[in-house]
Amino acid sequence: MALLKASSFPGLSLPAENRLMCKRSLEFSLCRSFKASSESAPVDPGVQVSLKRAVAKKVVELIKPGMIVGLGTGSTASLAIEEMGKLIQKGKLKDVVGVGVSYQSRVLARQFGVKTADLNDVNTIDLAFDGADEVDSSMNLIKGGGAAHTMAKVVDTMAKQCVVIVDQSKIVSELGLTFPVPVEVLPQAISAVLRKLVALGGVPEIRSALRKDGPVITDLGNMVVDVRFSEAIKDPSALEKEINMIPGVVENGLFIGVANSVLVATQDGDDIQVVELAEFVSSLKSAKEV
Ligand SMILES: O=C[C@H](O)[C@H](O)[C@H](O)COP(=O)(O)O
Repeated sequence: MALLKASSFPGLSLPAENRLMCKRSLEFSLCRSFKASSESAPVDPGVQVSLKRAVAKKVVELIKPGMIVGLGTGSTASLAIEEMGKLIQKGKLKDVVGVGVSYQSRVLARQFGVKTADLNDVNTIDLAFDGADEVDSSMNLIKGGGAAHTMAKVVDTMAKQCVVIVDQSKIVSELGLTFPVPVEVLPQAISAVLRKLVALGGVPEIRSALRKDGPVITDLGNMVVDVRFSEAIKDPSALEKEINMIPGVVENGLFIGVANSVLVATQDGDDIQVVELAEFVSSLKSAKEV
């Protein structure tokens, strides 16, 4: 499948410093297993599913009867929707309503027997759970691997409590080294936005669809540009704002100060545990000191 090259747009030649990054960028495949590298030990793909299931089971324990729940998207959040459905079916969780951040999460909710509401029909979200592509030790995130970060940001920031659920492969010391920043862009403005992203020092790549020629089109009808930077993101909060200031950008995948807590599923030998991010980070530090 031919990749959509940002450089085929008018006036978009990458400066030398950005160009250094091109090779890495073109090598970036949209395969979700790309996210494997992290600060902690690599996770075997078979074990990773068990870790995701463990953290999914843990987060649904926080849901109380009568809550309006933001349903995140991606493989980890999907498992949590499934676990939530199981509790509802068993009669252990009554009168909960889910607000999906994506088409996928809404469909899964219906499939697993979770009642859903439109975001515009609720005035609050009691608790939102969601996955992430990268998490730093300050609970800042990169999201958007599933191209749903715009609605995720609306729902997650609206929630009284936003709980991020990840396996240990997602924890990084600095954002942006392993995962690019996804940016949702109005198709009519794609060329102008690409030039601005290059001016910010990025190497943008339009996300290509799988099993369909052409770009990924989001649930909201827009395109997604994955932007790599030559170094780790030193000031994620400033970059989040700078990208969103570009006319034509709908939203970017930097989630700064959105998460209230992060649950991390970890593996220690045959043992799987779910811990808070702070505990996980301190155990990593101790392990490095040994
Ligand atoms: O847009 C997608 C979301 O940000 C996902 O939560 C993120 O990509 C993590 O997905 P997964 O749990 O499949 O790794």
